[in-house]
Amino acid sequence: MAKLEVSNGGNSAVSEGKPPPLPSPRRNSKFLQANMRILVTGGAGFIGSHLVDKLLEKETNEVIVVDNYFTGSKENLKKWVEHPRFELIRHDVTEPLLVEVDRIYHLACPASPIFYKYNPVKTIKTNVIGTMNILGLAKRVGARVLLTSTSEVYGDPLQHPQTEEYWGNVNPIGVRSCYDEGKRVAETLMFDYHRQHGIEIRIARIFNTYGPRMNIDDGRVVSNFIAQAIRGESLTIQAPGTQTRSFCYVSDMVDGLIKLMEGEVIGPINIGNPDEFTVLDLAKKVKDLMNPKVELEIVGNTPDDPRKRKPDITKAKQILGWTPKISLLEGLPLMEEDFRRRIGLNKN
Ligand SMILES: O=c1ccn([C@@H]2O[C@H](COP(=O)(O)OP(=O)(O)O[C@H]3OC[C@@H](O)[C@H](O)[C@H]3O)[C@@H](O)[C@H]2O)c(=O)[nH]1
Repeated sequence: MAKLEVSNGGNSAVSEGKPPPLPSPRRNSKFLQANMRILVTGGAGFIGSHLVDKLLEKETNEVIVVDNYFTGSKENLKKWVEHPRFELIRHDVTEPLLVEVDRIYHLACPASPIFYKYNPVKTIKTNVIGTMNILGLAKRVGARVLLTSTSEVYGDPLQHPQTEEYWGNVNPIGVRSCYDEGKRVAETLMFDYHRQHGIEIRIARIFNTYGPRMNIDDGRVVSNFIAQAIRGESLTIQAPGTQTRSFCYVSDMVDGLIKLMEGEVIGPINIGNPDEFTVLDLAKKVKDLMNPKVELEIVGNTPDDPRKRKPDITKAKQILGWTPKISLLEGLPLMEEDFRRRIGLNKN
């Protein structure tokens, strides 16, 4: 049984929880090695669709995606649509779902601040009711479930870099709370279902991630800067520009999620690239690489914007044997290529 890592203020307790619900008898079939059936909620989204690509590379995996297409798109999965080991369901996780699966990657939730703030009540319902529905499903079918939580559970952190033991500095009534408090409750539900019902859980705390297939008008900083550089518009640096983030390329993120799911440790575990940049540094890099003619423009910001963020990934390295491989300077051109193709402009 998996080890239980508990963030209890510094001591990493290891204990044995209640035994998990029995998996489907298919898993123990003597004569036929059944395929692994994997559900990916939010699988039509940016990280979700890359995860699906990776999972389907393995011939013994079958993947079911559920997505409500609020931010995800069928376009991201078009190469799999007719594939015999793939199934796509339009479904909103705030409604119950019954599918026979062995693994659940629970990603469903808008992740860009402008999208999760658009309908904050829906965002918190997705995190709370959606996660309860997914845990109920895991209990019913004996599946292991991985939640993609977020670095936003650390809020505007007073500890730097952030370790998993840090409890965070989060405003419960701010405009970001629907997302960061929502994900905190989702983590609580995961642990309560684990302790009370023995559900096999994994929790990843995802730090800022970028790469091809981000929505062009997603609103997050890397996609905004690249789209602006390609369109010849000013790069909008939200004041003061000295705030920091640490950017992880999407293929590294997906590798980390799969390692966590198939490993022995519950987490929570930070998955992110610890190379830290100010927003101003990032703007200068994008300008130099993609369009030296564009201006850098300082624009307004919201008061709740975290001033710094960088993961401590000691646990991911030691426990999962995971370390990010793609640097920002390697990843930005890969994303630029995808954005130029989709925006429909050539470099010159
Ligand atoms: O055009 C822009 C957009 C954003 N920014 C700044 O860039 C920084 C990063 O902003 P983003 O919107 O990309 O992402 P945030 O770090 O605020 O939130 C993200 O955190 C981690 C994940 O869970 C989510 O993807 C998302 O909530 C912020 O300081 C923001 O003010 C700009 O300077 N210009």
